[in-house]
Amino acid sequence: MSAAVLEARGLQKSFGAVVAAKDIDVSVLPAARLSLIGANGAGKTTFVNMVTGWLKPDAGQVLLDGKDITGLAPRRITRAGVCRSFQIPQLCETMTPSENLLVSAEIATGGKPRFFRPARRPETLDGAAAVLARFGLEEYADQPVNELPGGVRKLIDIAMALAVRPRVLLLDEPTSGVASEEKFPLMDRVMAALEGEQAAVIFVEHDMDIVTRYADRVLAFYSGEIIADDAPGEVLADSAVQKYVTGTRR
Ligand SMILES: Nc1ncnc2c1ncn2[C@@H]1O[C@H](COP(=O)(O)OP(=O)(O)OP(=O)(O)O)[C@@H](O)[C@H]1O
Repeated sequence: MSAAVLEARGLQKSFGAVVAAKDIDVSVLPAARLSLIGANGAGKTTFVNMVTGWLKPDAGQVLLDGKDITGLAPRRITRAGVCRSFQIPQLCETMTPSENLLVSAEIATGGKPRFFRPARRPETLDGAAAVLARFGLEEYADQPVNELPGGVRKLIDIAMALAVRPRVLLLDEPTSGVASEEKFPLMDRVMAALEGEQAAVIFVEHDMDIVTRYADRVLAFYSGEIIADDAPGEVLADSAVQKYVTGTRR
């Protein structure tokens, strides 16, 4: 069996009386396509935030390739190889996709991200252009981000995370706020861009059609716990998941 790229061991997090993570254990293999599902408030984002350093767990460990990264600052975790996109894309609105990508590509090639001086190193420039091409975004390369449609902004946010060449890529609701007819094309582009990469992908998703089509494994969260962990078909057929997550059973 191959070694896990990411492991969460006994992660716990409470906010006052609310237990958002109750002893979470997860082991993720390289190149996994793992979806996190659960009703609002189930603990999915808390898990993502603990893995990416945005929240310090009260207890437990996060290991990347066996190394403890628990509680490191988000930028150090990014450099270590765990990157994320957000529910609402975090982009420099007045910059173009190319300029946004240059910041990520600079990090990927070991340089310092610079917002006010253009990147000049050839490997940075090539890296940014290559990532834009992989996502089929060349036509938008030179327009300010704030003039672009929602789906394209989502893709740029994900492209920025991928430009860092992560070992683990976490996508928080990649299709939220995207028109239903654009969801499949958006995910198709993301998965095509990831082809050939060994990055494990963990995505939070509320749309079960997307989960079924793009995940090879699903974790169902309920009240800070994982109540099912299996292939999509098995998880969606689980009676507790149907009761507490999908609402298809009373
Ligand atoms: N910073 C915070 N302060 C207080 N409570 C929080 C905080 N972050 C999360 N919570 C609470 O922890 C619980 C889990 O929240 P979390 O955001 O992880 O759920 P989620 O499954 O991601 O939900 P959603 O699908 O709505 O994004 C909820 O009860 C939420 O209100």
